[in-house]
Amino acid sequence: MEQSNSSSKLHRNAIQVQEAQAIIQSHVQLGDCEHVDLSEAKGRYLAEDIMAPHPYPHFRRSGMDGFAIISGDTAGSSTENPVWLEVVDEIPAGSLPSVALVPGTVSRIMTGAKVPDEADAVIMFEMTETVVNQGRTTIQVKREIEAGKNVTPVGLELREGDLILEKGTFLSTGEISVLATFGVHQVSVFKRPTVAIFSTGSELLGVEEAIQDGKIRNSNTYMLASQVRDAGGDPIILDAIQDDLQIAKQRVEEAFHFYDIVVTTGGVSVGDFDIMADLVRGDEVTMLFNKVTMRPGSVTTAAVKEGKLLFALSGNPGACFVGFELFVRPALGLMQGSKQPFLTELTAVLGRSYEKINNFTRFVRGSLSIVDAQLVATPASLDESNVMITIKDSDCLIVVPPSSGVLNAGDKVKILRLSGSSI
Ligand SMILES: Nc1nc2c(c(=O)[nH]1)N[C@H]1C(S)=C(S)[C@@H](COP(=O)(O)OP(=O)(O)OC[C@H]3O[C@@H](n4cnc5c(N)ncnc54)[C@H](O)[C@@H]3O)O[C@H]1N2
Ligand code: MOO
Ligand SMILES: [Mg+2]
Repeated sequence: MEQSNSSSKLHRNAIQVQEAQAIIQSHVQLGDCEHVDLSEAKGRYLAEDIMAPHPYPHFRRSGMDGFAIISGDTAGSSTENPVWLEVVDEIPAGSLPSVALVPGTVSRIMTGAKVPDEADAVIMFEMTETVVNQGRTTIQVKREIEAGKNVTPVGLELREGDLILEKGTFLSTGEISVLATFGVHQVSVFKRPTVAIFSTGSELLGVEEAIQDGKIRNSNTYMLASQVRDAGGDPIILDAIQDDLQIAKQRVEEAFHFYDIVVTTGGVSVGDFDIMADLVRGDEVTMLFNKVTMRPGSVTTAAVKEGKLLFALSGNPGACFVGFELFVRPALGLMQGSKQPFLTELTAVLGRSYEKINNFTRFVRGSLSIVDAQLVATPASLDESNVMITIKDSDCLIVVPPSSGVLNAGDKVKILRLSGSSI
């Protein structure tokens, strides 16, 4: 078995998080497009600009069940002095008016139906009284109705040619509704990047296996697969790589052939079996960085091969999680044309003091709440790189720069909101 030479791993040039993100950004290649049915488009990124092919609404539409009227006919009408108007037509939604109105006449009309050209208002059914006498239907109106009442004008929501959705827009409920409205039943979206996920380490058991002394279950792979899915990618969990450099090289090489991105977890530090640290120094890939001034995840490493990215994330669950959120998530977003690939940055006040002093910027797991109309971020009680349990309780990362010293409750802090956050 080929082991790694730990002395070569000691020489690492740590770069800032933003610098590392910029490097990734400059190497990301925009993915291919595909057409999907609108019903499958939720959560995808639009690959084309969508312009309104017609105004919306494209006909003058009644907002109520009632009567289409010429508003001038109601001038001066009141309880004491009501007007009587003759009903000459009935217009269900989906039908067109069949009679041209003249003063003194109205059309029965349903919600969503086209208002006759001669009418300029719709009076609600409940505001009228209908009388049928010798085959003639009339309505009594006891108040003045202003022009435009209950009529939605053409183009109220959108005018023809308006840019409705820009390429790169994340398709969610509102966007799907727009696309359906304009008849886009098949939509061009960016393909989901395929992401090969490898764990490394001989201590790992499958999740279905019974625990054994000195071994742990491979939880990072499932965590990463979930993060990949959440970022719009298609995770492919591959068999764990044992601590053997040659085999690792071969497995990563194969993965590059079949998938768009390779993500590994573990084996990037200075341990004798930390093979990923050596793999990225070899000729097979071009290393982009192998140390970032952050905690957790200082050992986060990235490399590129023929335009495809390799992320070698830490094995420690907390560091693996943060490494994905800061680097892999944005890469997946950019591959899908996202305009906002990075975690949303907000300002919050600290819910509890944070006293750990760091040489590197620390991304502390935290939970968000709103107290007295203020966003409050409370650091997790256990936040070590090797702690897994508080990942589930966190909806933000609190950014603690090395210069900040002790932070007190109530201090303003920068936070990065995690995607599952309900705030
Ligand atoms: N002498 C030093 N030792 C360490 C340093 C250092 O600077 N000098 N850095 C520490 C820090 S910080 C981190 S983070 C870790 C990084 O470790 P690796 O990325 O090399 O990961 P491993 O050694 O493979 O494992 C670390 C830890 O994580 C567990 N692990 C690994 N894979 C998984 C998985 N798929 N699911 C769940 N848990 C996993 C593994 O068992 C170890 O406990 O290095 C420190 N050491
Ligand atoms: O730097 Mo280690 O990478 O998580 O804390
Ligand atoms: Mg290690």
